[in-house]
Amino acid sequence: MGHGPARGPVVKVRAKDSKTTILRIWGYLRQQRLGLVLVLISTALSSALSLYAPYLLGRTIDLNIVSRNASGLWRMCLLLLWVYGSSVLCTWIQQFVMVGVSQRTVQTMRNDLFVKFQTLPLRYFDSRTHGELMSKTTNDISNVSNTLNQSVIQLISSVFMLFGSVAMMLYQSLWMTLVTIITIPLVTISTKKVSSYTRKYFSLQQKNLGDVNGFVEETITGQRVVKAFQREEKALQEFRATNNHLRKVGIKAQSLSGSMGPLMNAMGNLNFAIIAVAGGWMSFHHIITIGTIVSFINYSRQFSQPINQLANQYNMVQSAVAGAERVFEVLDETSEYEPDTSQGHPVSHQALHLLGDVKFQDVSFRYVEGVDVLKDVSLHAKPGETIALVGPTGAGKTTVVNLLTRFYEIQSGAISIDGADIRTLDKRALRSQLGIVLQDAYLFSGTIRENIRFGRLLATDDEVESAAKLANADSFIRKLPQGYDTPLATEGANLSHGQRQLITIARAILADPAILILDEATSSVDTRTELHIQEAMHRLMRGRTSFVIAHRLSTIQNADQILVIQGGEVVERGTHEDLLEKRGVYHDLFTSQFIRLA
Ligand SMILES: Nc1ncnc2c1ncn2[C@@H]1O[C@H](COP(=O)(O)OP(=O)(O)OP(=O)(O)O)[C@@H](O)[C@H]1O
Repeated sequence: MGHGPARGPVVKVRAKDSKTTILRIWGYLRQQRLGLVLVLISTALSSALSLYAPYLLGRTIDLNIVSRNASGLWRMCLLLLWVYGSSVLCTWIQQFVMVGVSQRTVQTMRNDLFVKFQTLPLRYFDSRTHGELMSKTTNDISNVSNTLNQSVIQLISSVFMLFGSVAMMLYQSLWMTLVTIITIPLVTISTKKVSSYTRKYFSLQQKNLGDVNGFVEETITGQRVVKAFQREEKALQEFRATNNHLRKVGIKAQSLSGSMGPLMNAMGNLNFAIIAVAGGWMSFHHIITIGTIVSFINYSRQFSQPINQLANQYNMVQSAVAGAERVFEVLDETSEYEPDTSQGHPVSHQALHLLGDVKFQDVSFRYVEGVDVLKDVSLHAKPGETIALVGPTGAGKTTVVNLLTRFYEIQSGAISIDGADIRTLDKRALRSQLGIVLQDAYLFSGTIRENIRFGRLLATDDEVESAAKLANADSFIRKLPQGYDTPLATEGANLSHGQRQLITIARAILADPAILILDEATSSVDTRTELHIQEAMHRLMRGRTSFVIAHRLSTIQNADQILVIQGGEVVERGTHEDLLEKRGVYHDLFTSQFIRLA
Protein backbone atom coordinates (compact mmCIF):
# COMPACT_ATOMS: atom_id res chain seq x y z
CA MET A 1 0.00 0.00 0.00
CA GLY A 2 1.18 3.47 -0.76
CA HIS A 3 0.61 6.36 1.51
CA GLY A 4 -1.97 8.26 -0.53
CA PRO A 5 -2.43 11.98 -0.52
CA ALA A 6 -1.29 14.02 2.44
CA ARG A 7 -4.25 14.32 4.76
CA GLY A 8 -2.80 16.31 7.60
CA PRO A 9 -2.57 19.99 8.21
CA VAL A 10 -1.13 20.98 4.87
CA VAL A 11 -0.86 24.71 5.16
CA LYS A 12 -1.57 26.75 2.11
CA VAL A 13 -0.07 29.96 3.31
CA ARG A 14 -1.67 32.45 0.98
CA ALA A 15 -5.38 33.09 0.82
CA LYS A 16 -6.97 33.74 -2.56
CA ASP A 17 -9.14 36.62 -1.52
CA SER A 18 -7.96 37.82 1.87
CA LYS A 19 -10.16 40.89 1.97
CA THR A 20 -13.47 39.08 1.56
CA THR A 21 -12.39 36.35 3.96
CA ILE A 22 -11.32 38.82 6.63
CA LEU A 23 -14.65 40.61 6.25
CA ARG A 24 -16.44 37.30 6.76
CA ILE A 25 -14.38 36.50 9.87
CA TRP A 26 -15.29 39.98 11.05
CA GLY A 27 -18.93 39.04 10.50
CA TYR A 28 -18.48 36.27 13.09
CA LEU A 29 -16.44 38.43 15.47
CA ARG A 30 -18.96 41.25 15.32
CA GLN A 31 -21.45 39.08 17.15
CA GLN A 32 -19.32 39.64 20.24
CA ARG A 33 -18.98 43.39 20.20
CA LEU A 34 -18.91 43.77 23.97
CA GLY A 35 -15.95 41.42 24.36
CA LEU A 36 -14.07 43.12 21.56
CA VAL A 37 -14.62 46.58 23.04
CA LEU A 38 -13.31 45.29 26.39
CA VAL A 39 -10.24 43.84 24.65
CA LEU A 40 -9.61 47.12 22.85
CA ILE A 41 -9.91 49.19 26.02
CA SER A 42 -7.70 46.91 28.10
CA THR A 43 -5.09 46.68 25.33
CA ALA A 44 -5.02 50.47 24.98
CA LEU A 45 -4.69 50.86 28.76
CA SER A 46 -1.94 48.27 29.12
CA SER A 47 -0.02 49.82 26.21
CA ALA A 48 -0.39 53.33 27.62
CA LEU A 49 0.85 52.18 31.02
CA SER A 50 3.80 50.30 29.50
CA LEU A 51 4.69 53.45 27.56
CA TYR A 52 4.45 55.64 30.63
CA ALA A 53 6.73 53.43 32.78
CA PRO A 54 10.10 54.14 31.06
CA TYR A 55 9.37 57.87 31.16
CA LEU A 56 8.65 57.57 34.88
CA LEU A 57 11.85 55.60 35.38
CA GLY A 58 13.89 58.34 33.70
CA ARG A 59 12.22 60.99 35.83
CA THR A 60 12.91 58.98 38.99
CA ILE A 61 16.59 58.79 38.16
CA ASP A 62 16.89 62.49 37.36
CA LEU A 63 14.73 63.90 40.19
CA ASN A 64 15.36 61.44 42.97
CA ILE A 65 18.61 59.55 42.43
CA VAL A 66 20.83 62.14 40.74
CA SER A 67 19.48 64.88 43.07
CA ARG A 68 19.61 62.48 46.08
CA ASN A 69 15.97 63.04 47.13
CA ALA A 70 15.22 59.92 49.22
CA SER A 71 11.62 60.63 50.26
CA GLY A 72 10.58 61.37 46.69
CA LEU A 73 12.29 58.15 45.62
CA TRP A 74 9.92 56.03 47.71
CA ARG A 75 6.88 57.76 46.31
CA MET A 76 8.13 57.29 42.74
CA CYS A 77 8.91 53.63 43.41
CA LEU A 78 5.34 53.05 44.64
CA LEU A 79 3.97 54.85 41.59
CA LEU A 80 6.15 52.70 39.30
CA LEU A 81 4.95 49.58 41.08
CA TRP A 82 1.34 50.67 40.53
CA VAL A 83 1.96 51.40 36.84
CA TYR A 84 3.62 48.04 36.18
CA GLY A 85 1.02 46.19 38.27
CA SER A 86 -1.93 47.80 36.47
CA SER A 87 -0.38 47.10 33.09
CA VAL A 88 -0.08 43.40 34.00
CA LEU A 89 -3.72 43.36 35.18
CA CYS A 90 -4.91 44.93 31.91
CA THR A 91 -2.90 42.38 29.90
CA TRP A 92 -4.52 39.58 31.90
CA ILE A 93 -8.01 40.99 31.29
CA GLN A 94 -7.38 41.35 27.56
CA GLN A 95 -6.13 37.75 27.28
CA PHE A 96 -9.00 36.38 29.34
CA VAL A 97 -11.69 38.18 27.35
CA MET A 98 -10.08 37.40 24.00
CA VAL A 99 -9.90 33.66 24.75
CA GLY A 100 -13.69 33.72 25.26
CA VAL A 101 -14.27 35.76 22.11
CA SER A 102 -12.16 33.48 19.92
CA GLN A 103 -13.52 30.23 21.36
CA ARG A 104 -17.10 31.38 20.85
CA THR A 105 -16.28 32.50 17.32
CA VAL A 106 -14.78 29.17 16.27
CA GLN A 107 -17.57 27.30 18.05
CA THR A 108 -20.06 29.06 15.78
CA MET A 109 -17.89 28.36 12.74
CA ARG A 110 -17.51 24.67 13.64
CA ASN A 111 -21.25 24.48 14.15
CA ASP A 112 -21.99 26.09 10.78
CA LEU A 113 -19.55 23.73 9.11
CA PHE A 114 -21.11 20.63 10.68
CA VAL A 115 -24.64 21.75 9.80
CA LYS A 116 -23.40 22.31 6.26
CA PHE A 117 -21.85 18.84 6.06
CA GLN A 118 -25.25 17.41 7.00
CA THR A 119 -26.94 19.19 4.13
CA LEU A 120 -24.42 18.67 1.34
CA PRO A 121 -25.35 16.19 -1.37
CA LEU A 122 -23.49 12.85 -1.54
CA ARG A 123 -21.86 14.02 -4.74
CA TYR A 124 -19.82 16.49 -2.68
CA PHE A 125 -18.34 13.71 -0.53
CA ASP A 126 -17.55 11.50 -3.54
CA SER A 127 -14.68 13.65 -4.68
CA ARG A 128 -13.10 14.40 -1.30
CA THR A 129 -11.16 12.31 1.19
CA HIS A 130 -12.33 12.04 4.78
CA GLY A 131 -8.96 13.40 5.84
CA GLU A 132 -9.51 16.55 3.79
CA LEU A 133 -12.91 17.20 5.38
CA MET A 134 -11.66 16.34 8.86
CA SER A 135 -8.78 18.73 8.39
CA LYS A 136 -11.23 21.57 7.76
CA THR A 137 -13.10 20.99 11.00
CA THR A 138 -9.95 20.50 13.05
CA ASN A 139 -6.75 22.08 11.67
CA ASP A 140 -8.20 24.96 9.71
CA ILE A 141 -10.54 26.01 12.46
CA SER A 142 -7.94 25.68 15.22
CA ASN A 143 -5.65 27.79 13.07
CA VAL A 144 -8.29 30.52 13.06
CA SER A 145 -8.81 30.17 16.80
CA ASN A 146 -5.09 30.38 17.63
CA THR A 147 -4.67 33.42 15.47
CA LEU A 148 -7.65 35.17 16.98
CA ASN A 149 -6.30 34.35 20.44
CA GLN A 150 -2.79 35.62 19.94
CA SER A 151 -2.51 37.72 16.86
CA VAL A 152 -5.46 40.04 17.22
CA ILE A 153 -4.25 41.35 20.58
CA GLN A 154 -0.65 41.47 19.47
CA LEU A 155 -1.55 43.34 16.30
CA ILE A 156 -3.52 45.95 18.20
CA SER A 157 -0.93 46.33 20.93
CA SER A 158 1.94 46.40 18.43
CA VAL A 159 0.36 49.34 16.64
CA PHE A 160 -0.23 51.17 19.93
CA MET A 161 3.30 50.47 21.14
CA LEU A 162 4.94 51.43 17.90
CA PHE A 163 3.31 54.83 17.55
CA GLY A 164 3.25 55.42 21.30
CA SER A 165 6.97 54.79 21.82
CA VAL A 166 7.92 57.03 18.87
CA ALA A 167 5.72 59.79 20.31
CA MET A 168 7.20 59.37 23.79
CA MET A 169 10.75 59.37 22.42
CA LEU A 170 10.15 62.45 20.29
CA TYR A 171 8.65 64.19 23.31
CA GLN A 172 11.93 63.65 25.18
CA SER A 173 14.63 64.10 22.54
CA LEU A 174 14.67 64.30 18.76
CA TRP A 175 18.37 63.39 18.48
CA MET A 176 18.11 60.40 20.74
CA THR A 177 15.06 59.22 18.77
CA LEU A 178 17.12 59.26 15.60
CA VAL A 179 19.95 57.35 17.31
CA THR A 180 17.47 54.73 18.57
CA ILE A 181 15.86 54.02 15.25
CA ILE A 182 19.13 53.94 13.32
CA THR A 183 19.55 50.17 13.78
CA ILE A 184 15.95 49.38 12.77
CA PRO A 185 16.63 48.79 9.05
CA LEU A 186 19.38 46.34 10.03
CA VAL A 187 17.01 44.47 12.33
CA THR A 188 14.18 44.42 9.79
CA ILE A 189 16.33 43.18 6.93
CA SER A 190 17.91 40.36 8.93
CA THR A 191 14.55 39.21 10.39
CA LYS A 192 13.00 39.19 6.97
CA LYS A 193 15.81 37.06 5.56
CA VAL A 194 15.67 34.53 8.37
CA SER A 195 11.88 34.35 8.46
CA SER A 196 11.60 33.77 4.71
CA TYR A 197 13.78 30.65 5.13
CA THR A 198 11.90 29.63 8.25
CA ARG A 199 8.55 29.91 6.52
CA LYS A 200 9.70 27.67 3.71
CA TYR A 201 10.78 24.96 6.14
CA PHE A 202 7.69 25.35 8.32
CA SER A 203 5.53 24.86 5.28
CA LEU A 204 7.52 21.75 4.38
CA GLN A 205 7.24 20.56 7.95
CA GLN A 206 3.43 20.89 7.80
CA LYS A 207 3.34 18.97 4.55
CA ASN A 208 5.49 16.18 5.96
CA LEU A 209 3.39 16.10 9.10
CA GLY A 210 0.39 15.65 6.81
CA ASP A 211 2.14 12.69 5.15
CA VAL A 212 2.87 11.08 8.51
CA ASN A 213 -0.71 11.63 9.73
CA GLY A 214 -2.19 10.34 6.49
CA PHE A 215 0.00 7.25 6.61
CA VAL A 216 -0.84 6.49 10.24
CA GLU A 217 -4.57 6.98 9.59
CA GLU A 218 -4.48 4.70 6.57
CA THR A 219 -2.48 2.00 8.32
CA ILE A 220 -4.71 2.00 11.39
CA THR A 221 -7.91 1.93 9.31
CA GLY A 222 -6.46 -0.84 7.18
CA GLN A 223 -4.95 -2.82 10.10
CA ARG A 224 -6.84 -5.98 9.15
CA VAL A 225 -5.55 -5.88 5.61
CA VAL A 226 -2.02 -5.01 6.70
CA LYS A 227 -1.99 -7.96 9.12
CA ALA A 228 -3.71 -10.37 6.76
CA PHE A 229 -1.16 -9.72 4.04
CA GLN A 230 1.72 -9.53 6.58
CA ARG A 231 2.66 -6.09 5.38
CA GLU A 232 3.70 -4.89 8.85
CA GLU A 233 7.38 -4.75 7.89
CA LYS A 234 6.64 -2.87 4.65
CA ALA A 235 4.37 -0.41 6.47
CA LEU A 236 7.09 0.10 9.04
CA GLN A 237 9.70 0.78 6.38
CA GLU A 238 7.48 3.31 4.64
CA PHE A 239 6.65 4.92 7.94
CA ARG A 240 10.32 5.15 8.90
CA ALA A 241 11.12 6.95 5.66
CA THR A 242 8.25 9.45 6.08
CA ASN A 243 9.07 9.95 9.73
CA ASN A 244 12.72 10.53 8.83
CA HIS A 245 11.78 13.24 6.37
CA LEU A 246 9.69 14.93 9.02
CA ARG A 247 12.62 14.88 11.47
CA LYS A 248 15.02 16.41 8.96
CA VAL A 249 12.68 19.20 7.94
CA GLY A 250 11.60 19.70 11.56
CA ILE A 251 15.21 20.18 12.68
CA LYS A 252 15.82 22.73 9.93
CA ALA A 253 12.63 24.66 10.66
CA GLN A 254 13.08 24.64 14.42
CA SER A 255 16.78 25.48 14.44
CA LEU A 256 16.29 28.32 11.99
CA SER A 257 13.48 29.77 14.03
CA GLY A 258 15.54 29.10 17.16
CA SER A 259 18.37 31.23 15.78
CA MET A 260 15.98 34.14 15.51
CA GLY A 261 16.05 34.78 19.29
CA PRO A 262 19.84 35.08 19.68
CA LEU A 263 20.01 37.20 16.53
CA MET A 264 17.42 39.58 17.90
CA ASN A 265 19.26 39.67 21.22
CA ALA A 266 22.50 40.60 19.51
CA MET A 267 20.75 43.39 17.58
CA GLY A 268 19.12 44.62 20.78
CA ASN A 269 22.46 44.72 22.59
CA LEU A 270 24.06 46.60 19.71
CA ASN A 271 21.25 49.10 19.93
CA PHE A 272 21.74 49.46 23.70
CA ALA A 273 25.45 50.09 23.17
CA ILE A 274 24.80 52.76 20.54
CA ILE A 275 22.24 54.47 22.80
CA ALA A 276 24.58 54.31 25.78
CA VAL A 277 27.55 55.76 23.87
CA ALA A 278 25.58 58.47 22.04
CA GLY A 279 23.48 59.22 25.15
CA GLY A 280 26.59 59.38 27.32
CA TRP A 281 28.17 61.87 24.94
CA MET A 282 25.00 64.03 24.87
CA SER A 283 24.63 63.88 28.62
CA PHE A 284 28.31 64.88 28.97
CA HIS A 285 27.52 67.94 26.90
CA HIS A 286 24.32 68.62 28.90
CA ILE A 287 22.02 68.00 25.95
CA ILE A 288 20.06 65.26 27.76
CA THR A 289 19.91 63.87 31.29
CA ILE A 290 20.99 60.41 32.53
CA GLY A 291 17.33 59.59 33.20
CA THR A 292 16.57 60.16 29.53
CA ILE A 293 19.26 57.63 28.53
CA VAL A 294 17.64 55.00 30.79
CA SER A 295 14.17 55.69 29.44
CA PHE A 296 15.47 55.50 25.83
CA ILE A 297 17.08 52.12 26.52
CA ASN A 298 13.60 50.94 27.55
CA TYR A 299 11.85 52.61 24.61
CA SER A 300 14.26 51.07 22.14
CA ARG A 301 13.02 47.65 23.25
CA GLN A 302 9.38 48.66 23.22
CA PHE A 303 9.85 50.08 19.77
CA SER A 304 11.68 47.19 18.09
CA GLN A 305 9.53 44.41 19.56
CA PRO A 306 6.31 45.41 17.77
CA ILE A 307 8.15 45.60 14.45
CA ASN A 308 9.25 41.96 14.73
CA GLN A 309 5.88 40.94 16.05
CA LEU A 310 4.02 42.63 13.23
CA ALA A 311 6.07 40.63 10.72
CA ASN A 312 5.45 37.35 12.57
CA GLN A 313 1.79 38.03 13.13
CA TYR A 314 1.32 38.90 9.49
CA ASN A 315 2.39 35.38 8.53
CA MET A 316 0.17 33.80 11.13
CA VAL A 317 -2.80 35.86 10.05
CA GLN A 318 -2.14 34.90 6.43
CA SER A 319 -2.24 31.20 7.18
CA ALA A 320 -5.36 31.57 9.35
CA VAL A 321 -7.10 33.53 6.61
CA ALA A 322 -6.22 30.75 4.17
CA GLY A 323 -7.70 28.25 6.66
CA ALA A 324 -10.85 30.29 7.11
CA GLU A 325 -11.15 30.56 3.35
CA ARG A 326 -11.18 26.78 3.04
CA VAL A 327 -13.94 26.63 5.67
CA PHE A 328 -15.98 29.30 3.87
CA GLU A 329 -15.58 27.43 0.58
CA VAL A 330 -17.51 24.55 2.14
CA LEU A 331 -20.10 26.90 3.61
CA ASP A 332 -20.68 28.32 0.12
CA GLU A 333 -21.40 24.94 -1.46
CA THR A 334 -24.98 24.41 -2.55
CA SER A 335 -26.99 22.39 -0.04
CA GLU A 336 -29.49 19.70 -0.85
CA TYR A 337 -31.93 21.48 1.39
CA GLU A 338 -31.89 24.34 3.86
CA PRO A 339 -29.71 23.65 6.92
CA ASP A 340 -31.62 22.52 9.99
CA THR A 341 -30.97 25.34 12.43
CA SER A 342 -33.44 24.11 15.02
CA GLN A 343 -30.52 22.89 17.22
CA GLY A 344 -31.48 19.27 17.62
CA HIS A 345 -35.28 19.51 17.72
CA PRO A 346 -37.04 17.46 15.08
CA VAL A 347 -38.27 19.72 12.32
CA SER A 348 -41.65 19.09 10.80
CA HIS A 349 -41.65 18.77 7.06
CA GLN A 350 -44.50 18.59 4.69
CA ALA A 351 -46.01 15.25 5.81
CA LEU A 352 -45.99 12.49 3.25
CA HIS A 353 -47.90 9.24 3.37
CA LEU A 354 -47.00 7.09 0.46
CA LEU A 355 -48.54 3.88 -0.79
CA GLY A 356 -45.36 2.94 -2.54
CA ASP A 357 -46.26 2.87 -6.24
CA VAL A 358 -42.85 3.47 -7.83
CA LYS A 359 -42.24 4.15 -11.52
CA PHE A 360 -38.99 4.72 -13.40
CA GLN A 361 -39.51 6.03 -16.94
CA ASP A 362 -36.54 5.94 -19.30
CA VAL A 363 -34.15 6.97 -16.56
CA SER A 364 -30.58 7.68 -17.62
CA PHE A 365 -27.82 8.70 -15.29
CA ARG A 366 -24.08 9.32 -15.07
CA TYR A 367 -21.91 10.15 -12.06
CA VAL A 368 -19.27 11.78 -14.24
CA GLU A 369 -19.67 13.37 -17.64
CA GLY A 370 -19.32 10.96 -20.53
CA VAL A 371 -19.71 7.71 -18.56
CA ASP A 372 -23.32 6.51 -18.72
CA VAL A 373 -24.09 4.32 -15.73
CA LEU A 374 -27.84 3.80 -16.32
CA LYS A 375 -29.42 3.83 -19.76
CA ASP A 376 -33.16 4.19 -20.28
CA VAL A 377 -34.16 2.17 -17.23
CA SER A 378 -37.92 1.71 -16.80
CA LEU A 379 -39.72 -0.18 -14.08
CA HIS A 380 -43.02 -0.23 -12.24
CA ALA A 381 -43.34 -1.50 -8.67
CA LYS A 382 -46.90 -1.69 -7.38
CA PRO A 383 -47.53 -1.07 -3.68
CA GLY A 384 -46.30 -4.01 -1.59
CA GLU A 385 -44.34 -5.67 -4.41
CA THR A 386 -40.80 -6.96 -4.10
CA ILE A 387 -38.44 -6.06 -6.91
CA ALA A 388 -35.15 -7.94 -6.98
CA LEU A 389 -32.25 -6.28 -8.77
CA VAL A 390 -29.62 -8.74 -9.92
CA GLY A 391 -26.64 -8.47 -12.18
CA PRO A 392 -22.86 -8.53 -12.24
CA THR A 393 -20.78 -6.21 -10.09
CA GLY A 394 -20.69 -2.62 -11.29
CA ALA A 395 -23.86 -3.13 -13.37
CA GLY A 396 -25.69 -0.21 -11.73
CA LYS A 397 -27.93 -1.88 -9.11
CA THR A 398 -26.90 0.42 -6.28
CA THR A 399 -27.26 3.36 -8.60
CA VAL A 400 -30.96 2.54 -9.20
CA VAL A 401 -31.65 2.88 -5.48
CA ASN A 402 -29.35 5.91 -5.14
CA LEU A 403 -31.68 7.69 -7.55
CA LEU A 404 -34.84 6.66 -5.74
CA THR A 405 -33.50 8.15 -2.50
CA ARG A 406 -32.45 11.25 -4.43
CA PHE A 407 -28.87 10.84 -3.20
CA TYR A 408 -28.18 11.78 -6.80
CA GLU A 409 -30.41 13.57 -9.31
CA ILE A 410 -31.26 11.98 -12.62
CA GLN A 411 -30.22 13.61 -15.88
CA SER A 412 -33.07 12.39 -18.03
CA GLY A 413 -36.32 10.47 -17.71
CA ALA A 414 -38.55 10.58 -14.64
CA ILE A 415 -39.04 8.78 -11.35
CA SER A 416 -42.42 9.00 -9.66
CA ILE A 417 -43.92 7.69 -6.46
CA ASP A 418 -47.72 7.42 -6.21
CA GLY A 419 -47.86 9.43 -9.42
CA ALA A 420 -45.82 12.38 -8.11
CA ASP A 421 -42.45 13.18 -9.68
CA ILE A 422 -39.90 12.74 -6.87
CA ARG A 423 -38.25 16.00 -7.84
CA THR A 424 -41.36 17.78 -6.62
CA LEU A 425 -41.24 16.11 -3.20
CA ASP A 426 -39.42 17.49 -0.20
CA LYS A 427 -36.21 15.44 0.06
CA ARG A 428 -36.44 14.87 3.78
CA ALA A 429 -40.13 14.00 3.61
CA LEU A 430 -39.35 11.57 0.79
CA ARG A 431 -36.51 9.93 2.70
CA SER A 432 -38.69 9.60 5.78
CA GLN A 433 -40.81 7.18 3.74
CA LEU A 434 -37.82 5.15 2.59
CA GLY A 435 -36.18 2.52 4.78
CA ILE A 436 -32.66 1.54 3.90
CA VAL A 437 -30.74 -1.52 5.06
CA LEU A 438 -27.28 -1.53 3.59
CA GLN A 439 -24.82 -4.34 3.16
CA ASP A 440 -22.13 -2.74 5.29
CA ALA A 441 -24.46 -2.24 8.25
CA TYR A 442 -23.30 1.09 9.63
CA LEU A 443 -23.63 1.51 13.37
CA PHE A 444 -22.68 4.63 15.26
CA SER A 445 -20.80 4.72 18.53
CA GLY A 446 -23.44 4.77 21.26
CA THR A 447 -25.63 2.07 22.79
CA ILE A 448 -27.58 -0.58 20.89
CA ARG A 449 -30.81 1.15 21.95
CA GLU A 450 -29.63 4.46 20.51
CA ASN A 451 -28.63 2.75 17.28
CA ILE A 452 -32.05 1.20 16.82
CA ARG A 453 -33.76 4.44 17.80
CA PHE A 454 -31.88 6.12 14.97
CA GLY A 455 -34.77 4.82 12.83
CA ARG A 456 -37.33 6.95 14.68
CA LEU A 457 -35.97 9.36 17.26
CA LEU A 458 -39.17 9.71 19.23
CA ALA A 459 -39.78 5.95 19.64
CA THR A 460 -40.33 4.68 23.20
CA ASP A 461 -38.18 1.97 24.79
CA ASP A 462 -41.03 -0.52 24.30
CA GLU A 463 -41.24 0.32 20.60
CA VAL A 464 -37.48 -0.10 20.25
CA GLU A 465 -37.65 -3.50 21.91
CA SER A 466 -40.61 -4.77 19.89
CA ALA A 467 -38.82 -3.69 16.69
CA ALA A 468 -35.79 -5.68 17.88
CA LYS A 469 -38.05 -8.70 18.56
CA LEU A 470 -39.49 -8.56 15.04
CA ALA A 471 -35.95 -8.29 13.72
CA ASN A 472 -34.91 -11.43 15.68
CA ALA A 473 -32.35 -9.28 17.47
CA ASP A 474 -33.96 -9.23 20.91
CA SER A 475 -32.64 -12.59 22.11
CA PHE A 476 -28.98 -11.91 21.35
CA ILE A 477 -29.21 -8.35 22.70
CA ARG A 478 -30.62 -9.63 26.00
CA LYS A 479 -27.74 -12.05 26.35
CA LEU A 480 -25.22 -9.18 26.30
CA PRO A 481 -24.06 -8.10 29.79
CA GLN A 482 -25.65 -4.65 29.50
CA GLY A 483 -28.50 -5.67 27.19
CA TYR A 484 -29.93 -2.80 25.17
CA ASP A 485 -27.56 -0.39 26.90
CA THR A 486 -24.44 -2.13 25.64
CA PRO A 487 -22.18 0.52 24.13
CA LEU A 488 -20.91 -0.21 20.63
CA ALA A 489 -17.31 0.21 19.62
CA THR A 490 -16.53 2.14 16.44
CA GLU A 491 -18.86 0.96 13.67
CA GLY A 492 -20.14 -1.82 15.95
CA ALA A 493 -16.84 -3.72 15.86
CA ASN A 494 -17.80 -5.66 18.99
CA LEU A 495 -20.71 -7.36 17.22
CA SER A 496 -20.68 -10.05 14.57
CA HIS A 497 -21.58 -9.20 11.00
CA GLY A 498 -24.94 -10.95 11.28
CA GLN A 499 -25.77 -9.19 14.55
CA ARG A 500 -25.03 -5.83 12.99
CA GLN A 501 -27.40 -6.68 10.14
CA LEU A 502 -30.17 -7.61 12.58
CA ILE A 503 -29.78 -4.27 14.35
CA THR A 504 -30.07 -2.35 11.10
CA ILE A 505 -33.18 -4.36 10.26
CA ALA A 506 -34.67 -3.43 13.64
CA ARG A 507 -33.82 0.18 12.86
CA ALA A 508 -35.74 0.00 9.57
CA ILE A 509 -38.72 -1.77 11.21
CA LEU A 510 -38.90 1.05 13.74
CA ALA A 511 -38.83 3.65 10.98
CA ASP A 512 -41.87 1.93 9.40
CA PRO A 513 -41.28 3.17 5.85
CA ALA A 514 -43.62 2.66 2.87
CA ILE A 515 -40.74 1.73 0.60
CA LEU A 516 -37.77 -0.43 1.50
CA ILE A 517 -34.33 -0.62 0.02
CA LEU A 518 -32.32 -3.67 0.97
CA ASP A 519 -28.78 -4.35 -0.04
CA GLU A 520 -28.38 -7.97 0.94
CA ALA A 521 -25.13 -8.99 2.54
CA THR A 522 -22.94 -11.16 0.36
CA SER A 523 -20.65 -12.24 3.16
CA SER A 524 -21.63 -15.58 4.53
CA VAL A 525 -22.92 -15.91 8.07
CA ASP A 526 -23.68 -19.18 9.82
CA THR A 527 -26.85 -20.95 8.74
CA ARG A 528 -28.77 -20.15 11.90
CA THR A 529 -28.05 -16.43 11.67
CA GLU A 530 -28.80 -16.58 7.96
CA LEU A 531 -32.24 -17.98 8.76
CA HIS A 532 -32.77 -15.30 11.40
CA ILE A 533 -31.84 -12.58 8.95
CA GLN A 534 -34.07 -13.99 6.23
CA GLU A 535 -37.02 -14.26 8.56
CA ALA A 536 -36.45 -10.70 9.83
CA MET A 537 -36.13 -9.37 6.30
CA HIS A 538 -39.37 -11.03 5.25
CA ARG A 539 -41.21 -9.56 8.21
CA LEU A 540 -39.75 -6.18 7.34
CA MET A 541 -40.78 -6.46 3.69
CA ARG A 542 -44.34 -7.51 4.34
CA GLY A 543 -46.79 -4.89 3.07
CA ARG A 544 -44.07 -2.58 1.75
CA THR A 545 -42.74 -1.95 -1.73
CA SER A 546 -39.25 -3.41 -1.55
CA PHE A 547 -36.23 -3.02 -3.76
CA VAL A 548 -33.71 -5.71 -3.01
CA ILE A 549 -30.21 -5.87 -4.40
CA ALA A 550 -30.44 -9.59 -4.23
CA HIS A 551 -27.81 -12.18 -3.49
CA ARG A 552 -29.99 -14.73 -1.72
CA LEU A 553 -31.91 -17.36 -3.55
CA SER A 554 -34.93 -17.08 -1.26
CA THR A 555 -35.40 -13.38 -1.98
CA ILE A 556 -35.09 -13.91 -5.69
CA GLN A 557 -37.51 -16.80 -5.85
CA ASN A 558 -40.16 -14.95 -3.89
CA ALA A 559 -39.74 -11.64 -5.71
CA ASP A 560 -42.70 -10.36 -7.75
CA GLN A 561 -40.31 -9.10 -10.41
CA ILE A 562 -36.66 -9.70 -11.07
CA LEU A 563 -34.76 -7.05 -13.02
CA VAL A 564 -31.51 -8.25 -14.54
CA ILE A 565 -29.23 -5.28 -14.98
CA GLN A 566 -26.15 -5.43 -17.13
CA GLY A 567 -24.02 -2.50 -18.21
CA GLY A 568 -26.63 -0.06 -16.88
CA GLU A 569 -29.50 -1.53 -18.85
CA VAL A 570 -32.40 -3.77 -17.85
CA VAL A 571 -31.69 -6.77 -20.06
CA GLU A 572 -34.34 -9.14 -18.71
CA ARG A 573 -37.35 -8.92 -16.42
CA GLY A 574 -39.92 -11.32 -15.00
CA THR A 575 -40.39 -13.81 -12.19
CA HIS A 576 -37.83 -16.41 -11.26
CA GLU A 577 -39.64 -19.10 -13.20
CA ASP A 578 -40.20 -16.91 -16.27
CA LEU A 579 -36.54 -16.02 -16.43
CA LEU A 580 -35.24 -19.52 -15.89
CA GLU A 581 -37.47 -20.70 -18.69
CA LYS A 582 -36.08 -18.01 -20.95
CA ARG A 583 -32.60 -19.52 -20.58
CA GLY A 584 -30.97 -16.12 -21.05
CA VAL A 585 -28.64 -13.97 -18.92
CA TYR A 586 -30.52 -14.72 -15.71
CA HIS A 587 -30.34 -18.43 -16.33
CA ASP A 588 -26.58 -18.18 -16.83
CA LEU A 589 -26.10 -16.00 -13.75
CA PHE A 590 -28.27 -18.26 -11.70
CA THR A 591 -26.62 -21.50 -12.66
CA SER A 592 -23.08 -20.13 -12.41
CA GLN A 593 -23.31 -17.89 -9.35
CA PHE A 594 -26.47 -18.13 -7.35
CA ILE A 595 -26.81 -21.85 -7.37
CA ARG A 596 -23.90 -21.95 -4.94
CA LEU A 597 -25.93 -19.96 -2.43
CA ALA A 598 -28.78 -22.45 -2.47
N1 LIG B 1 -20.00 7.91 -6.63
C1 LIG B 1 -19.63 7.45 -7.82
N2 LIG B 1 -18.92 8.23 -8.66
C2 LIG B 1 -18.54 7.79 -9.87
N3 LIG B 1 -18.83 6.57 -10.33
C3 LIG B 1 -19.52 5.74 -9.56
C4 LIG B 1 -19.95 6.13 -8.26
N4 LIG B 1 -20.62 5.10 -7.71
C5 LIG B 1 -20.61 4.12 -8.62
N5 LIG B 1 -19.96 4.49 -9.73
C6 LIG B 1 -19.80 3.66 -10.96
O1 LIG B 1 -21.07 3.35 -11.46
C7 LIG B 1 -21.14 2.02 -11.92
C8 LIG B 1 -22.30 1.29 -11.26
O2 LIG B 1 -22.07 1.20 -9.87
P1 LIG B 1 -23.09 0.53 -8.87
O3 LIG B 1 -22.56 0.75 -7.50
O4 LIG B 1 -24.46 1.01 -9.15
O5 LIG B 1 -22.96 -1.00 -9.26
P2 LIG B 1 -23.63 -2.28 -8.58
O6 LIG B 1 -24.34 -2.99 -9.65
O7 LIG B 1 -24.38 -1.90 -7.39
O8 LIG B 1 -22.32 -3.11 -8.18
P3 LIG B 1 -22.07 -4.06 -6.90
O9 LIG B 1 -22.90 -5.27 -7.06
O10 LIG B 1 -20.60 -4.37 -7.04
O11 LIG B 1 -22.38 -3.25 -5.70
C9 LIG B 1 -19.79 1.39 -11.62
O12 LIG B 1 -19.08 1.35 -12.82
C10 LIG B 1 -19.12 2.34 -10.67
O13 LIG B 1 -17.75 2.39 -10.92
